[in-house]
Order: sequence, then structure tokens, then C-alpha cells
Amino acid sequence: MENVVQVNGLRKVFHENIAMDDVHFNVKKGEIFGLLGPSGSGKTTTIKILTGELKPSSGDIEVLGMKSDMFQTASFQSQIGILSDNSALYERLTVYDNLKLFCKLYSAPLQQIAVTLREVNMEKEGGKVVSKLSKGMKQRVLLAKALIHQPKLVFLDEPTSALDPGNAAYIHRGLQKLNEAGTTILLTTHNMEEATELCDRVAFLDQGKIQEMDNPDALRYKYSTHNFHIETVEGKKLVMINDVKSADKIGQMIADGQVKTMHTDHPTLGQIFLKLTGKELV
Ligand SMILES: Nc1ncnc2c1ncn2[C@@H]1O[C@H](COP(=O)(O)OP(=O)(O)OP(=O)(O)O)[C@@H](O)[C@H]1O
Repeated sequence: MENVVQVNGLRKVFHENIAMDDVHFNVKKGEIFGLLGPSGSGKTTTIKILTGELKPSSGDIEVLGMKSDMFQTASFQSQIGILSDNSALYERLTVYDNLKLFCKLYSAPLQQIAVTLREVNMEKEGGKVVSKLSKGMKQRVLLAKALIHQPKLVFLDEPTSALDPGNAAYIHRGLQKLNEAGTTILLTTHNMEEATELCDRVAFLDQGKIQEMDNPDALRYKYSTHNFHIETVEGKKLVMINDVKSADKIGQMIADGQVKTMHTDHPTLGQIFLKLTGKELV
């Protein structure tokens, strides 16, 4: 499958501080790819480099078939959407007028405003002045701004960090629909449930290096002990290792009607991250 992002040997040094060190990854066309890592691990720096806001210290980068010296061009910027900590709105204008300006900037049809407001659960708030919106509402308008010109590739830095669970779930569904319609998404998150639910692949970043990268379910399988966790009808909880002796015993327990629930051990992405780096994903 075609790669829309190719990163080879990326390094970024701020003064003496090595923020990214020999980072390699690709994002395939049509994927939702997640960069996971604790604060300071280099997620935002990666997005800023891939969107032309920062220059790499070294390494080969290609996004949508263009090298980093093209990232400032209108042709590149019109094909990507960005939600980052630098994204801003005109506070004194309404939500609708903000989006109208961005439509003009990208030559997008004005009908996209209603479509995009629906995607971010803000269809009733178009007439509100931005300065009067809550933090979560502003976050959703910023997301609308990133999507208004129907970009091929979207970079979302912590897209749901300011949202309540209801709106986060709504945005997740919206992003899944957008992705099903063909948009490639690269997002960063501290939220392992979000990553597990949304991402086709995730990369664990720690101290500017990728520590692990794969499909979330494949990672959970890889780092599973494969032990069986059983709850008996009497409420006893048992952990049994995955071998022939246990299988015989479990078979007998099932035949005797003693098993209430049974599942194999699958660690969360957060537990895997902790195991690999000794750090929580927060
Ligand atoms: N403009 C800058 N000047 C100097 N150092 C910077 C700059 N931007 C980032 N850094 C450093 O680079 C490292 C990675 O920062 P980055 O913002 O990419 O982390 P992050 O994973 O996005 O963190 P968070 O989850 O808190 O946003 C940190 O050590 C940070 O202090």
C-alpha cells in the first residue's frame, strides 16, 4: 500500500536537547496511525516537522510525495489538515464566519461549513461568537477548521484532550467515518482507549525514540502472558497458565458447570508501554 508519510532517520535537536532521535516510520494511505507517548516524548515535534512548522535537524521525510522543502507551499498545505496547539480562531467572529474565512483561504465550497459542523457535533452553534464558547467547543471548531477543505491527510495533536466523554465518542465516530471515506489520519494521544479504538497502528514514543510499533490488537497479543483468568460460579478468581494440564483442568471445570466467566490475559496499551519504558502513558 502507498505510503503518504515516510520518515527515515528523523532527528531534531533543540539547542542541546535531543527531541527526536533516529525515528523511522511510515503511514499508509487510508490508515489511522497513532503516536503515543507521555509528555515531552516528541509527539508534537513530530507533527510540527511533518507539517512544515519546524525543520528537522536531519533525516529524510516525505509527506504526500513531497520533500520537506515543499511543506510551506500552498499546494502542500491545501492537501493537509492540522489541529495543533498553535491552531487558532478569530475570537470575535462567529463559528460560521471563522469557517467561512477558512473556506475562502482553501477555496472550499461554503456548503462544507454545515457538513463539517455536523461532523464535530456543533451544527447548532454556528451563530455563536467564538469567545463565548467553552474550551471543548473551541476544540471542536478547531477540528472543523482542520477538516473544512476535505484534506487527504489530517494531523491531529491530542484531538479529544479537552472534550467530555460524550463529545469524545462523537468525534471518534466522526473520525472513523472520515477515514472510511478515504482520509488518512495521523494523531497523537495520551489516551490508550482512544488509540485502541481508533488506530490501525500505533507507535510508542519515549525520549524521542520509537520503542514499539504495530496494530493495537497485535501488540496486546504479543505482550500477553496468554494465561486464563477464570471466575467460578462460587465467585472464586483463578489464574491458570496456558498449558495442556490447565486445559484438561479447565475442560473438566466447564463440564462440571463451575465456570462463570473465562478470558485470556490481554494487557492494555498503557500496561505494555509501562512494561517497555517504566513510564505511565500520561
Ligand atoms: N521550541 C522548542 N524549543 C526547545 N525545546 C523544545 C521545543 N519544542 C519542544 N521541545 C522539547 O522537545 C521535547 C519533545 O517535546 P514535544 O512537545 O514534542 O513533546 P510531546 O510528546 O508533544 O509532549 P506533550 O504531550 O506534553 O505535548 C521536550 O523535551 C521539549 O521540551
